[in-house]
Amino acid sequence: MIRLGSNSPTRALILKNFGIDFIQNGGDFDEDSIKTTNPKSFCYEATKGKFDELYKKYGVDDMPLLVADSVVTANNKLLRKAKDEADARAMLELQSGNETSVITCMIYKSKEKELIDISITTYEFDKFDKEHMDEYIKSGECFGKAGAIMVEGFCKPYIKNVKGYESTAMGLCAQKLIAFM
Ligand SMILES: Nc1nc2c(ncn2[C@H]2C[C@H](O)[C@@H](COP(=O)(O)OP(=O)(O)OP(=O)(O)O)O2)c(=O)[nH]1
Repeated sequence: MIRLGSNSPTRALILKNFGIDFIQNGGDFDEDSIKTTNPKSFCYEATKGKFDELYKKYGVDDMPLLVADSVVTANNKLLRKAKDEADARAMLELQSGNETSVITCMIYKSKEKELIDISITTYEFDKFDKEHMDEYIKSGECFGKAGAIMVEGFCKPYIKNVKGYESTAMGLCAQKLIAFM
């Protein structure tokens, strides 16, 4: 059993799909406190901030702690979660017909060992269909997700090429976690 230090329904789904038993306790780390706009540095600092908060609160004596953060980058821009429909549209238009990378950092710590991992999955997307994109934005599914994308949902039909794990792109590199645990 591990503690998933996250509010993310997607991260919970990933652990469930990979058969990892967990309880879920999210934190309140303020990612707006991070100054860097370098995507990888931002992702690491967010993960470290989440870890420090939850390690202080729960420790790892009763079970290992897992936290993570994901950001998206396209044209070297840092894309976090969309604030509103206009933000989501701008993020999606930037990624339409473009190359997009999802960077996921995770920290796993048990009494015996610790993993800090930064994994990247890169997609080459076809141009997004405008009507489909409008529907997706209106559905609200674009919110709460880095870069406003859903690689297993909205983006799936547009994937021309992918390098890396889908789990990484969804928020937790499960394959590396399982290999390490
Ligand atoms: N379903 C889905 N979710 C995605 C995808 N890409 C990223 N996400 C989700 C995973 C995370 O919940 C969210 C990225 O935001 P954060 O890493 O800040 O995590 P979040 O604030 O959701 O939860 P946490 O900080 O762990 O409590 O986006 C995707 O392609 N599909």
